[in-house]
Amino acid sequence: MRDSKQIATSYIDKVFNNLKEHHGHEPEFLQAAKEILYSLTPVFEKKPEYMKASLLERIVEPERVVKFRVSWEDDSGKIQVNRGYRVQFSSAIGPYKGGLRFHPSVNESIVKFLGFEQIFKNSLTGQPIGGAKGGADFDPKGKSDAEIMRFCQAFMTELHKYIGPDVDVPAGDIGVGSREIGFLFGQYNRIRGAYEPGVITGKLPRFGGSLARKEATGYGTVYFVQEMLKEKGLTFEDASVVVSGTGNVSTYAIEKAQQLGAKVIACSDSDGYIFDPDGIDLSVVKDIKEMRSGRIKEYVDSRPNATYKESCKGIWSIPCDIALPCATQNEIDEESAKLLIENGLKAVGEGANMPSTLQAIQAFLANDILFAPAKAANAGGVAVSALEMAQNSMRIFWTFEEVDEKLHDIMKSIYENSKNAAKEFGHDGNLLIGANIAGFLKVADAMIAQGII
Ligand SMILES: NC(=O)c1ccc[n+]([C@@H]2O[C@H](COP(=O)([O-])OP(=O)(O)OC[C@H]3O[C@@H](n4cnc5c(N)ncnc54)[C@H](O)[C@@H]3O)[C@@H](O)[C@H]2O)c1
Repeated sequence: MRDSKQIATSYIDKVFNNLKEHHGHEPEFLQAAKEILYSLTPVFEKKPEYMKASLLERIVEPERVVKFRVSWEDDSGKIQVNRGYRVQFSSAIGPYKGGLRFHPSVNESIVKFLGFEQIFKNSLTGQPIGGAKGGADFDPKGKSDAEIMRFCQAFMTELHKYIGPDVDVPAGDIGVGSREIGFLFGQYNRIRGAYEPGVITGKLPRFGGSLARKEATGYGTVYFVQEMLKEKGLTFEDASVVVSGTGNVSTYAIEKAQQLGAKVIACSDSDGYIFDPDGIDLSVVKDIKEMRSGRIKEYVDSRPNATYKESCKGIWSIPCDIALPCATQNEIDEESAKLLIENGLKAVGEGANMPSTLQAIQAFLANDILFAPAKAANAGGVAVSALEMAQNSMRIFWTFEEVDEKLHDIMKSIYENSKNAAKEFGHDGNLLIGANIAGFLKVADAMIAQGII
Protein backbone atom coordinates (compact mmCIF):
# COMPACT_ATOMS: atom_id res chain seq x y z
CA MET A 1 0.00 0.00 0.00
CA ARG A 2 1.53 3.33 -1.04
CA ASP A 3 1.38 6.25 1.40
CA SER A 4 -0.01 9.67 0.46
CA LYS A 5 3.47 11.09 -0.16
CA GLN A 6 4.35 8.33 -2.64
CA ILE A 7 1.03 8.79 -4.41
CA ALA A 8 1.53 12.57 -4.66
CA THR A 9 5.14 12.20 -5.84
CA SER A 10 4.28 9.67 -8.51
CA TYR A 11 1.43 11.91 -9.72
CA ILE A 12 3.86 14.85 -10.03
CA ASP A 13 6.47 12.60 -11.72
CA LYS A 14 3.86 11.61 -14.28
CA VAL A 15 2.86 15.21 -15.01
CA PHE A 16 6.46 16.37 -15.20
CA ASN A 17 7.59 13.48 -17.43
CA ASN A 18 4.71 14.19 -19.76
CA LEU A 19 5.72 17.84 -19.83
CA LYS A 20 9.32 16.87 -20.64
CA GLU A 21 8.11 14.68 -23.47
CA HIS A 22 6.14 17.50 -25.07
CA HIS A 23 8.38 20.42 -24.21
CA GLY A 24 11.87 18.89 -24.01
CA HIS A 25 13.21 21.75 -26.11
CA GLU A 26 12.12 24.38 -23.54
CA PRO A 27 14.76 24.17 -20.76
CA GLU A 28 13.82 27.35 -18.86
CA PHE A 29 10.16 26.39 -18.79
CA LEU A 30 10.98 22.88 -17.56
CA GLN A 31 13.29 24.32 -14.89
CA ALA A 32 10.55 26.61 -13.56
CA ALA A 33 7.91 23.88 -13.78
CA LYS A 34 10.10 21.38 -11.93
CA GLU A 35 10.77 23.79 -9.09
CA ILE A 36 7.09 24.60 -8.65
CA LEU A 37 5.55 21.17 -9.23
CA TYR A 38 7.70 19.27 -6.74
CA SER A 39 7.32 21.97 -4.10
CA LEU A 40 3.56 21.30 -4.26
CA THR A 41 3.94 17.65 -3.12
CA PRO A 42 2.62 18.39 0.40
CA VAL A 43 -0.52 19.94 -1.11
CA PHE A 44 -1.36 16.83 -3.12
CA GLU A 45 -0.64 14.68 -0.07
CA LYS A 46 -3.25 16.58 1.92
CA LYS A 47 -5.72 17.30 -0.87
CA PRO A 48 -6.02 14.31 -3.23
CA GLU A 49 -9.12 15.93 -4.77
CA TYR A 50 -6.76 18.19 -6.74
CA MET A 51 -5.22 15.11 -8.39
CA LYS A 52 -8.66 13.80 -9.26
CA ALA A 53 -9.42 17.13 -10.94
CA SER A 54 -6.19 16.83 -13.02
CA LEU A 55 -5.27 20.28 -11.84
CA LEU A 56 -1.55 20.07 -12.56
CA GLU A 57 -2.05 18.68 -16.04
CA ARG A 58 -4.26 21.68 -16.77
CA ILE A 59 -2.25 24.40 -15.08
CA VAL A 60 1.03 23.54 -16.87
CA GLU A 61 -0.56 24.10 -20.28
CA PRO A 62 -1.06 27.76 -21.18
CA GLU A 63 -4.61 28.72 -22.12
CA ARG A 64 -3.16 30.29 -25.27
CA VAL A 65 0.23 30.97 -26.93
CA VAL A 66 0.42 33.65 -29.60
CA LYS A 67 3.55 33.90 -31.75
CA PHE A 68 3.78 36.53 -34.43
CA ARG A 69 6.01 38.28 -36.95
CA VAL A 70 7.14 41.83 -36.20
CA SER A 71 8.43 43.63 -39.31
CA TRP A 72 9.80 47.15 -38.96
CA GLU A 73 12.11 49.52 -40.76
CA ASP A 74 15.45 50.60 -39.26
CA ASP A 75 17.00 54.07 -39.66
CA SER A 76 18.91 53.01 -42.76
CA GLY A 77 15.67 51.98 -44.49
CA LYS A 78 16.35 48.24 -44.12
CA ILE A 79 13.43 46.02 -43.15
CA GLN A 80 14.04 44.00 -39.99
CA VAL A 81 12.05 41.02 -38.76
CA ASN A 82 11.67 39.84 -35.17
CA ARG A 83 9.55 37.24 -33.42
CA GLY A 84 6.88 38.41 -30.96
CA TYR A 85 5.19 36.30 -28.26
CA ARG A 86 2.33 36.46 -25.80
CA VAL A 87 1.65 33.51 -23.53
CA GLN A 88 -1.74 33.76 -21.82
CA PHE A 89 -1.27 31.17 -19.12
CA SER A 90 -4.14 31.42 -16.70
CA SER A 91 -7.24 33.59 -16.33
CA ALA A 92 -8.70 31.67 -13.37
CA ILE A 93 -8.58 34.62 -10.96
CA GLY A 94 -8.50 37.65 -13.26
CA PRO A 95 -7.48 39.04 -16.66
CA TYR A 96 -4.10 37.86 -17.91
CA LYS A 97 -1.35 40.04 -16.48
CA GLY A 98 2.41 40.05 -16.97
CA GLY A 99 5.22 42.02 -18.54
CA LEU A 100 6.78 42.22 -22.00
CA ARG A 101 10.51 41.53 -22.41
CA PHE A 102 12.54 42.83 -25.35
CA HIS A 103 15.87 40.99 -25.39
CA PRO A 104 17.70 38.90 -28.02
CA SER A 105 17.43 35.81 -25.78
CA VAL A 106 13.61 35.84 -25.78
CA ASN A 107 12.02 32.64 -27.08
CA GLU A 108 8.96 30.54 -26.32
CA SER A 109 10.67 28.70 -23.46
CA ILE A 110 11.66 31.91 -21.66
CA VAL A 111 8.25 33.51 -22.12
CA LYS A 112 6.56 30.33 -20.87
CA PHE A 113 8.76 30.06 -17.78
CA LEU A 114 8.01 33.67 -16.92
CA GLY A 115 4.29 33.28 -17.64
CA PHE A 116 4.04 30.14 -15.52
CA GLU A 117 5.74 31.79 -12.54
CA GLN A 118 3.52 34.83 -13.02
CA ILE A 119 0.33 32.81 -12.30
CA PHE A 120 1.44 32.07 -8.74
CA LYS A 121 3.10 35.42 -8.15
CA ASN A 122 -0.02 37.30 -9.17
CA SER A 123 -2.15 35.10 -6.98
CA LEU A 124 0.15 35.81 -4.02
CA THR A 125 -0.40 39.56 -4.31
CA GLY A 126 -4.06 39.07 -3.35
CA GLN A 127 -5.06 41.12 -6.40
CA PRO A 128 -7.52 39.78 -9.02
CA ILE A 129 -5.03 39.11 -11.83
CA GLY A 130 -4.27 36.04 -13.95
CA GLY A 131 -0.87 35.05 -15.35
CA ALA A 132 0.79 35.92 -18.68
CA LYS A 133 4.06 37.07 -20.21
CA GLY A 134 5.25 38.22 -23.60
CA GLY A 135 7.99 39.90 -25.53
CA ALA A 136 10.21 39.75 -28.57
CA ASP A 137 13.76 38.77 -29.50
CA PHE A 138 14.39 42.42 -30.34
CA ASP A 139 17.56 44.01 -28.93
CA PRO A 140 16.91 47.62 -27.88
CA LYS A 141 20.64 48.17 -27.20
CA GLY A 142 22.07 50.73 -29.62
CA LYS A 143 18.74 51.50 -31.30
CA SER A 144 17.60 55.08 -31.86
CA ASP A 145 14.39 56.41 -30.27
CA ALA A 146 12.76 56.35 -33.72
CA GLU A 147 13.69 52.70 -34.23
CA ILE A 148 12.36 51.78 -30.79
CA MET A 149 9.10 53.59 -31.61
CA ARG A 150 8.70 51.86 -34.97
CA PHE A 151 9.39 48.49 -33.39
CA CYS A 152 6.87 49.10 -30.57
CA GLN A 153 4.24 50.23 -33.08
CA ALA A 154 4.75 47.14 -35.25
CA PHE A 155 4.65 44.91 -32.18
CA MET A 156 1.39 46.45 -30.90
CA THR A 157 -0.22 46.35 -34.34
CA GLU A 158 -0.35 42.58 -33.91
CA LEU A 159 -0.61 42.30 -30.11
CA HIS A 160 -3.67 44.58 -29.85
CA LYS A 161 -5.88 41.78 -31.19
CA TYR A 162 -5.29 39.71 -28.08
CA ILE A 163 -5.33 42.25 -25.23
CA GLY A 164 -7.73 44.67 -23.53
CA PRO A 165 -8.41 46.11 -20.03
CA ASP A 166 -10.60 43.10 -19.10
CA VAL A 167 -8.75 40.56 -21.22
CA ASP A 168 -4.98 40.85 -20.91
CA VAL A 169 -2.98 43.73 -19.47
CA PRO A 170 0.76 43.75 -20.35
CA ALA A 171 3.46 45.79 -18.58
CA GLY A 172 7.25 46.26 -18.80
CA ASP A 173 10.12 43.87 -18.09
CA ILE A 174 13.74 43.70 -19.31
CA GLY A 175 14.18 46.16 -22.18
CA VAL A 176 10.67 47.59 -21.77
CA GLY A 177 10.53 50.70 -19.61
CA SER A 178 8.28 53.76 -19.57
CA ARG A 179 9.47 54.95 -23.01
CA GLU A 180 8.46 51.66 -24.67
CA ILE A 181 5.21 51.48 -22.67
CA GLY A 182 4.36 54.98 -23.96
CA PHE A 183 4.92 53.94 -27.60
CA LEU A 184 2.95 50.70 -27.14
CA PHE A 185 0.06 52.51 -25.46
CA GLY A 186 -0.03 55.26 -28.10
CA GLN A 187 -0.28 52.70 -30.90
CA TYR A 188 -2.99 50.69 -29.08
CA ASN A 189 -5.14 53.81 -28.66
CA ARG A 190 -4.58 54.81 -32.27
CA ILE A 191 -5.76 51.42 -33.52
CA ARG A 192 -8.69 51.18 -31.11
CA GLY A 193 -9.86 54.75 -31.60
CA ALA A 194 -10.48 54.93 -27.86
CA TYR A 195 -8.60 55.93 -24.73
CA GLU A 196 -8.21 52.76 -22.68
CA PRO A 197 -5.51 53.35 -20.04
CA GLY A 198 -6.35 50.04 -18.31
CA VAL A 199 -4.89 48.07 -21.23
CA ILE A 200 -1.26 48.42 -20.12
CA THR A 201 0.55 49.31 -16.90
CA GLY A 202 3.84 51.03 -16.23
CA LYS A 203 2.58 54.18 -17.98
CA LEU A 204 4.02 57.53 -17.00
CA PRO A 205 1.91 59.13 -14.25
CA ARG A 206 0.97 62.02 -16.57
CA PHE A 207 -1.20 59.70 -18.66
CA GLY A 208 -2.67 57.16 -16.27
CA GLY A 209 0.39 55.58 -14.67
CA SER A 210 0.64 55.02 -10.95
CA LEU A 211 3.08 56.86 -8.78
CA ALA A 212 5.58 54.44 -7.16
CA ARG A 213 5.21 51.85 -9.98
CA LYS A 214 8.77 52.50 -11.08
CA GLU A 215 10.02 51.90 -7.55
CA ALA A 216 7.64 49.06 -6.71
CA THR A 217 9.59 45.90 -7.58
CA GLY A 218 12.87 47.04 -6.01
CA TYR A 219 11.22 48.56 -2.92
CA GLY A 220 8.95 45.52 -2.60
CA THR A 221 11.91 43.11 -2.68
CA VAL A 222 13.57 45.01 0.14
CA TYR A 223 10.32 45.20 2.16
CA PHE A 224 9.96 41.43 1.83
CA VAL A 225 13.58 40.77 2.86
CA GLN A 226 13.10 43.18 5.79
CA GLU A 227 10.25 40.99 7.11
CA MET A 228 12.34 37.85 6.64
CA LEU A 229 15.31 39.39 8.50
CA LYS A 230 13.05 40.64 11.30
CA GLU A 231 12.07 37.05 12.10
CA LYS A 232 15.74 36.36 12.98
CA GLY A 233 16.33 39.65 14.78
CA LEU A 234 18.30 41.10 11.83
CA THR A 235 17.89 44.36 9.87
CA PHE A 236 19.30 46.20 6.85
CA GLU A 237 20.96 48.71 9.18
CA ASP A 238 24.75 48.57 8.54
CA ALA A 239 24.43 45.34 6.53
CA SER A 240 26.68 45.05 3.47
CA VAL A 241 24.61 44.42 0.37
CA VAL A 242 25.47 43.35 -3.20
CA VAL A 243 22.86 44.04 -5.89
CA SER A 244 23.27 42.73 -9.44
CA GLY A 245 22.03 44.76 -12.39
CA THR A 246 21.43 48.49 -12.67
CA GLY A 247 18.02 48.35 -14.29
CA ASN A 248 14.61 49.17 -12.93
CA VAL A 249 14.53 46.56 -10.17
CA SER A 250 18.15 46.97 -9.05
CA THR A 251 18.10 50.77 -8.91
CA TYR A 252 15.15 50.92 -6.54
CA ALA A 253 16.29 47.93 -4.48
CA ILE A 254 19.54 49.87 -3.91
CA GLU A 255 17.58 53.02 -3.05
CA LYS A 256 15.35 51.34 -0.45
CA ALA A 257 18.20 49.29 1.08
CA GLN A 258 20.20 52.50 1.50
CA GLN A 259 17.20 54.30 3.03
CA LEU A 260 17.06 51.48 5.60
CA GLY A 261 20.72 52.05 6.51
CA ALA A 262 22.42 49.34 4.45
CA LYS A 263 25.78 49.81 2.74
CA VAL A 264 25.37 48.72 -0.88
CA ILE A 265 28.89 47.99 -2.15
CA ALA A 266 28.42 46.57 -5.65
CA CYS A 267 26.16 46.54 -8.69
CA SER A 268 26.53 45.52 -12.35
CA ASP A 269 25.28 45.55 -15.91
CA SER A 270 25.49 42.93 -18.65
CA ASP A 271 29.20 43.75 -19.25
CA GLY A 272 30.63 43.80 -15.73
CA TYR A 273 30.37 45.03 -12.14
CA ILE A 274 31.61 47.85 -9.95
CA PHE A 275 32.76 47.58 -6.35
CA ASP A 276 32.66 50.72 -4.24
CA PRO A 277 34.04 50.17 -0.71
CA ASP A 278 32.57 53.53 0.40
CA GLY A 279 29.05 52.51 -0.59
CA ILE A 280 27.47 53.11 -3.98
CA ASP A 281 26.54 56.67 -4.89
CA LEU A 282 23.13 56.01 -6.43
CA SER A 283 22.91 59.47 -8.01
CA VAL A 284 25.93 58.57 -10.18
CA VAL A 285 24.33 55.23 -11.17
CA LYS A 286 21.02 56.92 -12.02
CA ASP A 287 22.80 59.56 -14.05
CA ILE A 288 24.65 56.90 -16.07
CA LYS A 289 21.71 54.54 -16.53
CA GLU A 290 18.53 56.64 -16.45
CA MET A 291 19.83 59.87 -18.00
CA ARG A 292 22.59 58.82 -20.37
CA SER A 293 21.85 55.12 -21.06
CA GLY A 294 25.57 54.53 -20.46
CA ARG A 295 27.56 51.56 -19.14
CA ILE A 296 28.30 50.94 -15.46
CA LYS A 297 32.08 51.05 -16.06
CA GLU A 298 31.69 54.86 -16.36
CA TYR A 299 30.97 54.90 -12.58
CA VAL A 300 34.68 54.77 -11.72
CA ASP A 301 35.24 58.08 -13.57
CA SER A 302 33.27 59.87 -10.82
CA ARG A 303 34.26 57.63 -7.89
CA PRO A 304 38.04 57.02 -7.89
CA ASN A 305 37.91 54.57 -4.94
CA ALA A 306 35.64 52.28 -6.90
CA THR A 307 36.86 49.51 -9.19
CA TYR A 308 35.31 47.99 -12.32
CA LYS A 309 35.69 44.39 -13.45
CA GLU A 310 34.44 42.78 -16.60
CA SER A 311 32.32 39.61 -16.05
CA CYS A 312 28.90 39.58 -14.44
CA LYS A 313 29.38 36.47 -12.36
CA GLY A 314 32.34 37.96 -10.49
CA ILE A 315 30.01 40.17 -8.47
CA TRP A 316 29.12 37.14 -6.31
CA SER A 317 32.74 36.80 -5.16
CA ILE A 318 32.34 39.98 -3.10
CA PRO A 319 31.71 39.16 0.58
CA CYS A 320 28.36 40.53 1.76
CA ASP A 321 25.60 39.97 4.34
CA ILE A 322 22.74 40.22 1.86
CA ALA A 323 22.70 39.39 -1.86
CA LEU A 324 19.96 40.84 -4.03
CA PRO A 325 20.15 39.33 -7.54
CA CYS A 326 18.07 41.75 -9.62
CA ALA A 327 19.35 41.28 -13.19
CA THR A 328 18.33 38.09 -14.96
CA GLN A 329 17.61 34.35 -14.77
CA ASN A 330 20.23 31.80 -13.61
CA GLU A 331 22.77 34.48 -12.67
CA ILE A 332 23.70 32.68 -9.41
CA ASP A 333 24.87 29.12 -10.05
CA GLU A 334 25.97 26.57 -7.46
CA GLU A 335 29.59 27.78 -7.51
CA SER A 336 28.59 31.40 -6.89
CA ALA A 337 26.15 30.35 -4.17
CA LYS A 338 28.86 28.38 -2.36
CA LEU A 339 31.28 31.29 -2.62
CA LEU A 340 28.71 33.67 -1.16
CA ILE A 341 28.04 31.24 1.71
CA GLU A 342 31.77 30.79 2.44
CA ASN A 343 32.08 34.57 2.53
CA GLY A 344 29.50 34.92 5.32
CA LEU A 345 26.21 35.48 3.48
CA LYS A 346 23.12 35.72 5.71
CA ALA A 347 20.25 36.32 3.30
CA VAL A 348 19.25 36.31 -0.37
CA GLY A 349 16.36 38.30 -1.84
CA GLU A 350 15.50 37.48 -5.45
CA GLY A 351 14.51 40.69 -7.25
CA ALA A 352 14.92 39.13 -10.71
CA ASN A 353 12.91 36.15 -11.95
CA MET A 354 14.59 32.78 -11.31
CA PRO A 355 18.05 34.34 -10.72
CA SER A 356 19.27 31.30 -8.75
CA THR A 357 19.65 27.87 -10.33
CA LEU A 358 17.99 24.93 -8.56
CA GLN A 359 21.42 23.81 -7.28
CA ALA A 360 22.14 27.30 -5.93
CA ILE A 361 18.81 27.33 -4.08
CA GLN A 362 19.57 23.92 -2.59
CA ALA A 363 22.94 25.22 -1.39
CA PHE A 364 21.29 28.24 0.28
CA LEU A 365 18.63 26.15 1.99
CA ALA A 366 21.10 23.45 3.10
CA ASN A 367 23.24 26.14 4.76
CA ASP A 368 20.34 27.89 6.55
CA ILE A 369 20.68 31.05 4.49
CA LEU A 370 17.48 33.10 4.65
CA PHE A 371 16.02 32.80 1.15
CA ALA A 372 13.35 35.10 -0.29
CA PRO A 373 12.12 33.47 -3.54
CA ALA A 374 11.44 35.62 -6.60
CA LYS A 375 7.80 34.75 -6.85
CA ALA A 376 7.14 36.36 -3.50
CA ALA A 377 9.97 38.87 -3.17
CA ASN A 378 9.54 40.58 -6.54
CA ALA A 379 5.74 40.55 -6.60
CA GLY A 380 5.61 44.25 -5.63
CA GLY A 381 5.87 45.35 -9.26
CA VAL A 382 2.84 43.48 -10.44
CA ALA A 383 0.98 44.35 -7.24
CA VAL A 384 1.36 48.05 -7.99
CA SER A 385 0.44 47.34 -11.62
CA ALA A 386 -2.85 45.98 -10.26
CA LEU A 387 -3.18 49.18 -8.20
CA GLU A 388 -2.60 51.13 -11.43
CA MET A 389 -5.44 49.16 -13.07
CA ALA A 390 -7.68 49.94 -10.09
CA GLN A 391 -6.91 53.67 -10.32
CA ASN A 392 -7.58 53.60 -14.08
CA SER A 393 -10.97 51.91 -13.57
CA MET A 394 -11.99 54.28 -10.79
CA ARG A 395 -10.49 57.30 -12.57
CA ILE A 396 -8.66 58.35 -9.43
CA PHE A 397 -5.01 59.02 -8.63
CA TRP A 398 -3.33 58.01 -5.38
CA THR A 399 -0.32 59.88 -3.96
CA PHE A 400 3.15 58.29 -3.86
CA GLU A 401 2.77 57.76 -0.11
CA GLU A 402 -0.62 56.07 -0.50
CA VAL A 403 0.70 53.63 -3.11
CA ASP A 404 3.92 52.97 -1.18
CA GLU A 405 1.92 52.21 1.96
CA LYS A 406 -0.34 49.79 0.08
CA LEU A 407 2.76 48.16 -1.46
CA HIS A 408 4.36 47.78 1.96
CA ASP A 409 1.18 46.16 3.36
CA ILE A 410 0.95 43.81 0.36
CA MET A 411 4.59 42.69 0.78
CA LYS A 412 4.04 42.07 4.48
CA SER A 413 0.98 39.98 3.75
CA ILE A 414 2.80 38.01 1.00
CA TYR A 415 5.48 37.27 3.57
CA GLU A 416 2.93 36.18 6.21
CA ASN A 417 0.97 34.01 3.76
CA SER A 418 4.13 32.32 2.46
CA LYS A 419 5.41 31.72 5.99
CA ASN A 420 2.05 30.36 7.19
CA ALA A 421 1.57 28.08 4.18
CA ALA A 422 5.08 26.65 4.69
CA LYS A 423 4.25 25.93 8.32
CA GLU A 424 0.79 24.49 7.61
CA PHE A 425 2.18 22.09 5.02
CA GLY A 426 5.08 20.86 7.17
CA HIS A 427 7.99 22.94 5.82
CA ASP A 428 8.35 25.59 8.48
CA GLY A 429 10.76 28.37 7.44
CA ASN A 430 10.90 27.36 3.76
CA LEU A 431 9.51 30.44 2.01
CA LEU A 432 10.05 28.92 -1.44
CA ILE A 433 7.65 26.08 -0.75
CA GLY A 434 5.33 28.39 1.20
CA ALA A 435 5.07 30.95 -1.62
CA ASN A 436 4.41 28.27 -4.24
CA ILE A 437 1.72 26.66 -2.10
CA ALA A 438 0.00 29.91 -1.10
CA GLY A 439 -0.04 31.10 -4.73
CA PHE A 440 -1.23 27.74 -6.03
CA LEU A 441 -4.12 27.16 -3.60
CA LYS A 442 -6.09 30.23 -4.64
CA VAL A 443 -5.79 29.44 -8.35
CA ALA A 444 -6.55 25.74 -7.79
CA ASP A 445 -9.72 26.47 -5.82
CA ALA A 446 -10.85 29.00 -8.45
CA MET A 447 -10.32 26.42 -11.22
CA ILE A 448 -12.30 23.77 -9.35
CA ALA A 449 -15.15 26.20 -8.66
CA GLN A 450 -15.30 27.17 -12.36
CA GLY A 451 -15.73 23.62 -13.70
CA ILE A 452 -13.52 21.92 -16.27
CA ILE A 453 -11.61 24.89 -17.64
N1 LIG B 1 10.46 45.60 -13.88
C1 LIG B 1 9.67 44.96 -13.06
O1 LIG B 1 8.71 45.51 -12.51
C2 LIG B 1 9.92 43.51 -12.71
C3 LIG B 1 9.01 42.86 -11.88
C4 LIG B 1 9.28 41.56 -11.46
C5 LIG B 1 10.41 40.93 -11.90
N2 LIG B 1 11.27 41.56 -12.75
C6 LIG B 1 12.49 40.84 -13.16
O2 LIG B 1 13.62 41.55 -12.71
C7 LIG B 1 14.72 41.35 -13.61
C8 LIG B 1 15.23 42.70 -14.10
O3 LIG B 1 14.17 43.40 -14.74
P1 LIG B 1 14.22 44.98 -14.98
O4 LIG B 1 12.83 45.39 -15.24
O5 LIG B 1 15.01 45.65 -13.91
O6 LIG B 1 15.00 45.04 -16.35
P2 LIG B 1 15.98 46.20 -16.90
O7 LIG B 1 16.09 45.98 -18.35
O8 LIG B 1 15.56 47.52 -16.39
O9 LIG B 1 17.36 45.83 -16.19
C9 LIG B 1 18.02 44.61 -16.37
C10 LIG B 1 19.43 44.76 -15.79
O10 LIG B 1 20.10 43.50 -15.84
C11 LIG B 1 21.34 43.65 -16.53
N3 LIG B 1 21.59 42.39 -17.22
C12 LIG B 1 20.96 41.88 -18.31
N4 LIG B 1 21.48 40.70 -18.64
C13 LIG B 1 22.44 40.44 -17.73
C14 LIG B 1 23.34 39.39 -17.52
N5 LIG B 1 23.35 38.33 -18.32
N6 LIG B 1 24.15 39.47 -16.46
C15 LIG B 1 24.14 40.52 -15.63
N7 LIG B 1 23.32 41.56 -15.79
C16 LIG B 1 22.50 41.52 -16.81
C17 LIG B 1 21.15 44.82 -17.46
O11 LIG B 1 22.36 45.41 -17.81
C18 LIG B 1 20.30 45.74 -16.56
O12 LIG B 1 21.11 46.43 -15.66
C19 LIG B 1 14.17 40.41 -14.69
O13 LIG B 1 14.41 39.08 -14.30
C20 LIG B 1 12.68 40.69 -14.66
O14 LIG B 1 11.93 39.62 -15.19
C21 LIG B 1 11.05 42.85 -13.16
